[in-house]
Amino acid sequence: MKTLNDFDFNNKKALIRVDFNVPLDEDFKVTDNTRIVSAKPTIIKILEDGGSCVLMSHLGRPKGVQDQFSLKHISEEVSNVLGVAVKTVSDCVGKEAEAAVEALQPGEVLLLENLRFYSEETAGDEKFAEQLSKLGDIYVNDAFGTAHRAHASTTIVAKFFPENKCFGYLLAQEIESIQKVMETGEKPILAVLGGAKVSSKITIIENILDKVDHLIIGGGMTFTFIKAQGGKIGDSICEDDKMELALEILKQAKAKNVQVHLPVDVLAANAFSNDADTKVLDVTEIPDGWQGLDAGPKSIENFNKVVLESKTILWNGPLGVFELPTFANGTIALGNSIAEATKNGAFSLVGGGDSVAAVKQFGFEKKVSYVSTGGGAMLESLEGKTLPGIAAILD
Ligand SMILES: Nc1ncnc2c1ncn2[C@@H]1O[C@H](COP(=O)(O)OP(=O)(O)OP(=O)(O)O)[C@@H](O)[C@H]1O
Ligand SMILES: O=C(O)[C@H](O)COP(=O)(O)O
Repeated sequence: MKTLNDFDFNNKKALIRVDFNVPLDEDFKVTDNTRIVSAKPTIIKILEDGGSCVLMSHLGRPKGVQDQFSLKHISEEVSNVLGVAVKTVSDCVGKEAEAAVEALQPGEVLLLENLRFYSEETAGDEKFAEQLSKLGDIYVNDAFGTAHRAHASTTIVAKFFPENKCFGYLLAQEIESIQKVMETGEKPILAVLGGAKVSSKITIIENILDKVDHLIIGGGMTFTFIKAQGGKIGDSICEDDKMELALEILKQAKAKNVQVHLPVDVLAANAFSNDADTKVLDVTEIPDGWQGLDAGPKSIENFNKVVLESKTILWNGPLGVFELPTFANGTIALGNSIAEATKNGAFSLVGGGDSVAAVKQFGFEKKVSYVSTGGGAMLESLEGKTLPGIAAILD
């Protein structure tokens, strides 16, 4: 398999699938440009080789052509991040797009219009992929965030470039980070899984039980495990139909020699509100009318010890309702512990939508080893799935 560095892009046009599905405010200004910044090294390498870049992406989930999802809204931000003028075109296939690519000179960047203005994109339509394939000499996939979608631009198009396809630097780095945790990680390996529900994490838990030495379970998931073991959880969030599964997971963990760490205490509240009355309670002794919304001080201390003893750390999902400042302490404390472990030489990977949001909000982004740009793509990777966008390049 060829890497980006195996290609000389001099006088070549690179067709690059990026994931510029970035958040916009009501004035269509980009509010988080991480995904654009992350794609920059690949684009710059190609321009420095003397090539040109044809960037293709989706934005949102439009139904047909909808102006609010036009990529023209982000072209200025892309240009600012790259430090290069960015040309735009009002289509992503067909005569107009082809003419714009034809006119592109070495050192220039063209941003195509939103791929999802065509339903053929998400349908993985082969003819549409073939039309896209006319827009470049070499296909580069750097869209990790969309690598779990078998869409025309992420997967199908690769077959039209049998010899001329590769991952961009970002996608290669994402794959390497996951491998560092799931395959080559230095022991002891720890996974911290938080977030709201057990049901959305089951496959991940089952997959990682074969890889990790320690598993911290926190956040809303906690209470399904505690109730299943006979604890009183009051009004805390719980999935009753997953209690048997929770017990099964604990059994499997024991059989596989994985140490599971659950909170022993919680910060409970008498309402789901930042201004609610709060008290620290034993996690198995929460009375009706109260709900656990964050890890308690003893739990935080226990988790800190496990984190500091680990050499490889995966973090997915917050430890509490971090969006409300009253219940953000557990998540902040965990971030601090992971930052300290990282400083001491551990490898730490943060992935998943809400944990990445928490890491950014509390300023841990530069203090962990790697923050993934993928939400769903990261979760599916942790479930052990081979992502179609990755498989299409490896093929
Ligand atoms: N004790 C709790 N009670 C209720 N909700 C909680 C609790 N702890 C955490 N949460 C909520 O869980 C949500 C995050 O859950 P989710 O499973 O989506 O996390 P994630 O894995 O980081 O994100 P994603 O699934 O998007 O990758 C947050 O909105 C947070 O408020
Ligand atoms: O933001 C994401 O997770 C990716 O861009 C994929 O978007 P999608 O869930 O609409 O396919």
